[in-house]
Amino acid sequence: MTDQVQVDPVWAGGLSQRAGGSGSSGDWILRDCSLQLPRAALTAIVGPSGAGKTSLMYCLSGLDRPHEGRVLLDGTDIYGLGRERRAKYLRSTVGFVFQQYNLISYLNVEENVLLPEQLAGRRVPREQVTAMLTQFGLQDKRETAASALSGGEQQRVALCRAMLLRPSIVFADEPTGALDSANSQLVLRILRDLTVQGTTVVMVTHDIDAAALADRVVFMRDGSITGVSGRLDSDAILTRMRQLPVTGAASRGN
Ligand SMILES: Nc1ncnc2c1ncn2[C@@H]1O[C@H](COP(=O)(O)OP(=O)(O)OP(=O)(O)O)[C@@H](O)[C@H]1O
Repeated sequence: MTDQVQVDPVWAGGLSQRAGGSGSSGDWILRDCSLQLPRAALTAIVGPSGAGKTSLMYCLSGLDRPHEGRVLLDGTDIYGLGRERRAKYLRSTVGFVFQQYNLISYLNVEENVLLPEQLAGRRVPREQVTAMLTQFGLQDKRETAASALSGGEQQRVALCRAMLLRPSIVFADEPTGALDSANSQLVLRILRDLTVQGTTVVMVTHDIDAAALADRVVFMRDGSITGVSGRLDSDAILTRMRQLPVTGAASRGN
């Protein structure tokens, strides 16, 4: 019999970051941030503009090495890996979705979804692509150029691309930021469905209604995590955001 050790998919300890990246001597933009997130949950990171939400997500997801601190994804210390091994590990573990979709406008839906794998010299079975396009309601758009899609469709293509290799963790930076209400609902429903299937989803959002759908809400201000809660309704999230203490993140010596 083997012991099943339950590992948090996202664990961060003592993350601090300077403007301009880990090697820079810029101002502190993240200060001693620690958190652990449960598997198969939707987490929203909220806070005022400039609070450090995107910076935290970039450090958590391997896009930006922190000046100090550690990040474990599925139990692996990602910044303890060399650059190549980290890239390989992240490719198989993490998916990314951004506000601006990052699609190539003249490529069609299928080509956009497959692009990262093609650039990496890997083939994806056609049935797998078909299954993913169907899951995201894009089966009829397979050969449509990205430039001819609505914003909601483009974001679904970006989600499909992020999920193609079934990553266990998805990081989304303002995934509904450029969408109207109906398309926001659709994208949020897809993110929720992913958690039901076992994926851990972490999103940065200004959208309080989106945050109210999250299982966990991380509150930030001035580069610090000021609180973590379970599910809250929109009013409670707004109230907690207004009550956040000012922590003076930039006060530590430079
Ligand atoms: N590369 C950089 N160089 C200089 N300053 C930076 C850099 N990246 C971020 N900052 C600063 O760090 C702070 C946090 O930025 P960040 O984008 O993480 O905040 P945010 O909470 O995501 O903001 P928003 O909600 O407006 O997107 C801001 O004051 C920002 O100007």
